[in-house]
Amino acid sequence: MHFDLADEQRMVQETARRFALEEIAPTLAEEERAHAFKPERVAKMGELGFFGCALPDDLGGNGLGFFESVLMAEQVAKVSASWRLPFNMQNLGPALTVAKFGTAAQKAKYIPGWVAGTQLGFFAMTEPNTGSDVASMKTHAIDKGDHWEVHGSKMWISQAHVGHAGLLYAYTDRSAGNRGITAFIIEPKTWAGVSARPIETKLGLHCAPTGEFVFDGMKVPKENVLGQPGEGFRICMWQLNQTRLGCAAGALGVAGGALDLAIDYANGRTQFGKPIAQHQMIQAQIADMVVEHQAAQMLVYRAAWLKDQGRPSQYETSVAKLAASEAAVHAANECMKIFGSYGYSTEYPAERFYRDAKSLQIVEGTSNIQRIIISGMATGATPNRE
Ligand SMILES: CC(C)(COP(=O)(O)OP(=O)(O)OC[C@H]1O[C@@H](n2cnc3c(N)ncnc32)[C@H](O)[C@@H]1OP(=O)(O)O)[C@@H](O)C(=O)NCCC(=O)NCCSC(=O)CCS(=O)O
Repeated sequence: MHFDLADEQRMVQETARRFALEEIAPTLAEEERAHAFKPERVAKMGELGFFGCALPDDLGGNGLGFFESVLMAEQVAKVSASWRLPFNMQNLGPALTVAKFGTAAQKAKYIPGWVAGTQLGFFAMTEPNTGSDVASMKTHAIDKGDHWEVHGSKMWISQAHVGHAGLLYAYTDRSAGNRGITAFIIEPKTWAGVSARPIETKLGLHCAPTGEFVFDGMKVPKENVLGQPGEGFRICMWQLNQTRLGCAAGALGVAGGALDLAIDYANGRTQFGKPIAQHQMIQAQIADMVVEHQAAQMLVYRAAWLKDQGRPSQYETSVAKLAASEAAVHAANECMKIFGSYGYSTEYPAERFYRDAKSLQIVEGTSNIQRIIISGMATGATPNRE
């Protein structure tokens, strides 16, 4: 075991760091206020190779793995948690899942656009009344012979209303329980029977578009079933195990960003005749943030490494997501406290880190869902899976 990054990994990390500082940071405050999303920036990220990780060469893979994807997502999230989302929506979610379960035709049709960042992706499982309990979804597809007809709705879907093509999970046979859920690849911008609209009431992640879908008889060609009918729940669980790593990397970035910000401020702000970094209580806050950030970093990197080895990683991914999300919220909270009144002001980034961090305890399996997965595997009740 060694803890050094290889030269190429340092280069990848530096590319993402520079991209975030040069292309996102300068206009971020203004874009946050306007809730602005820039699709051209996703394409730029695609051009830089951000979305080709963990894919075979013939499907647009760039020879890098999950580990490098984490390094990049972490650097981007240090500056903006919103702009970490495309790593999941373009690569770890739709592209990887179609690469694993798709037909040759599906791979050829959809993966290049997601990897290039020119076709915006998404994955739709959550509904107004279905969050943690995926199998309780109501959206269903009726077999019409030469196509499927979808009815229902999905909510809290990143890139829904801007998305070109993505994954949809729906029941095709309710009597079969979770074995009656099927995965589809859908194209909501061009197909009839589907509408999408933005959700503008989020606390944070203001530059990451979130929306909902309403399906009113959307026709899905038979060739757009991903995997086999009835395989959708397992595909969904597999997909979440990949995308949760992206969330964990994002959380790591937020924890690191909040820590750097807090240290910088504590060194520059003087009270009682000395920089507040020289006051013991501030030192204790910073020390706790450092420890939690470094522990989370090791856990996230380990989960990524296991995936690159093709080894089961669901256990380690949930451990990483839980630890990193909690570390991010704690770091952002401590950062706000160290900033004092300025931490409570929207003119400084501390409050944004906090608003964004809270999402990471919820998305792609709440912290409690991660605890269910971890305890199930720790006690031997469930096996660790890919
Ligand atoms: C709560 C859960 C963790 C577990 O639910 P269940 O208890 O219902 O399921 P299990 O018994 O564990 O498994 C059922 C079945 O699935 C197979 N499985 C499980 N994991 C995998 C895997 N990684 N790969 C393949 N197969 C897997 C398992 O073997 C069982 O099969 P058999 O019966 O043995 O054949 C789960 O429901 C859960 O994770 N819930 C949380 C859902 C969640 O994260 N929702 C958020 C979605 S993200 C979102 O909506 C917004 C994101 S965005 O930004 O757009």
